[in-house]
Amino acid sequence: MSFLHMSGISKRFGATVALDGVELQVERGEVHALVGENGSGKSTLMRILAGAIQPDEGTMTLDGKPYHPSSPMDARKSGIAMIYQELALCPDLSVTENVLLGMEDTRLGFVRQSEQHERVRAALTQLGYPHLDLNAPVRNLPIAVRQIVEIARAVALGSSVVVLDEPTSSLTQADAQKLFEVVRTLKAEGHAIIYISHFLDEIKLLADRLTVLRDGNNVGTLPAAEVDANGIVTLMVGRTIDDVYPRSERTPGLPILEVNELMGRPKPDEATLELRRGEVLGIAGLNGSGRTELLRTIFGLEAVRSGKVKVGKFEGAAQPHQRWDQGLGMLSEDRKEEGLALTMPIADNLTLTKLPRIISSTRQAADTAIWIDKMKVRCRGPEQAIGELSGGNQQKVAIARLLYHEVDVLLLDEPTRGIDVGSKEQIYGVIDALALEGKAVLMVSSYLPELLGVCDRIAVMHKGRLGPARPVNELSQESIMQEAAGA
Ligand SMILES: Nc1ncnc2c1ncn2[C@@H]1O[C@H](COP(=O)(O)OP(=O)(O)OP(=O)(O)O)[C@@H](O)[C@H]1O
Repeated sequence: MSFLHMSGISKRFGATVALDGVELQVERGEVHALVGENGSGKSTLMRILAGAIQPDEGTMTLDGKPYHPSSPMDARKSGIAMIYQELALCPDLSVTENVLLGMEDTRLGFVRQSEQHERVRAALTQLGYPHLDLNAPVRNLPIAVRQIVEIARAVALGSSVVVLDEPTSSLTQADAQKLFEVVRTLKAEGHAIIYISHFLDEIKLLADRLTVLRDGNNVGTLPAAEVDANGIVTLMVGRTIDDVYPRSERTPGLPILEVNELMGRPKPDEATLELRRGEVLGIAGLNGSGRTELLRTIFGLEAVRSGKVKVGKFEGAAQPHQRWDQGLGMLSEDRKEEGLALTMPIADNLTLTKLPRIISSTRQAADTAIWIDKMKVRCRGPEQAIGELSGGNQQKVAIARLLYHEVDVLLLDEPTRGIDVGSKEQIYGVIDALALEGKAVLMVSSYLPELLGVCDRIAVMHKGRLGPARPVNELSQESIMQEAAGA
């Protein structure tokens, strides 16, 4: 009998069948990848495991005993640790306080501070981070280290099953490598690890076995060594994908966005770039290098300290709504905070900023249906609240909104974060088509194969300064990483 066994798990949300009799078996000392297209049911299955929602049907056993958690707390006590993309740490508390959060009353009773530190230090040492400042507020730590703190919490709690939900989507390559080491350590120590990722190369690298979900069904569980990335894609989407990065022959036209010695508050310190019609320009760089701030300053979301932004014939600083009017649109990295209104229907989210040009509700529904189809958004229809969609499908609506507004220049911040391979291919196709139409794209991404595959030129940001844009055929992942690290 498997250490964790989820059997015949079904779950409906109204008319949506999210899971339809799913089987998942995970062993101790195993990294088990869970893959599937956006909306295939991965998060729902994990929320059931974590006690956040109850299945309509099915049973679970953990270590040979029946397991049916009534709440997330109950699941945690049973040894299930969830590490979500949006980390669940308290930013103002210290590392120690975060690791021990929720544990004092349940396991330790009254614990002296020195003992607490010891416990936390032991967990972090085990993970290869013996020197972390335990008193530092978590807010001051980079995202990669915060994630380690959260994993340390799982270790300190004695969790046997650790679920990592797209853990590398906000990490640089170097930080991802460190995380892989941590995952290997957890595995060596006998944890059962469930690893959700849209990056198939990671899965090939880390996983012992993988389970593929499609439309709420388990379409296969197999050893990772027995299947290559193309094989995984075929299982996921039911077809092969030959060329993920379509790129037509492009001829850049006139400049449409000119940025001159731009300084923002607090970043960038200096950025100069020229984007032409029909061109896709990529911005690479480490987290915190100022890439997002660059886009935000261009778009008018952050103040300009000095320098110039020229959009077409418009010169000078402007507010975001003026930028929209000038034909500049932005896809925010943080779709939940500033991209989408989660309680509102897809239709309103898609068409919202097109106001004040009022459109009829019939037209709105028809337009929305077109985009749902174009972007293959998995939903019940234009009226469904966006908060009910899977993460990847929400991102697709955010992109569709930008396209719907027919802007000339698109500023895209991590456009494919959390998006499955099939949908990524679609989005790359859309970017290519936009460039062919004479629109221009400025795109920030941490995923270098994507930048190299999609862009015409790439510029690297290092500590707030933007380097020169170079044609992609003069660049490689290694050369970009060196420049990003300031080597
Ligand atoms: N609270 C909810 N209300 C209505 N439908 C829901 C709810 N939660 C999930 N769903 C639906 O269940 C299906 C499965 O979604 P789920 O979030 O599990 O997918 P996923 O595989 O995790 O996708 P992604 O890769 O995009 O994160 C989707 O069709 C989604 O719209």
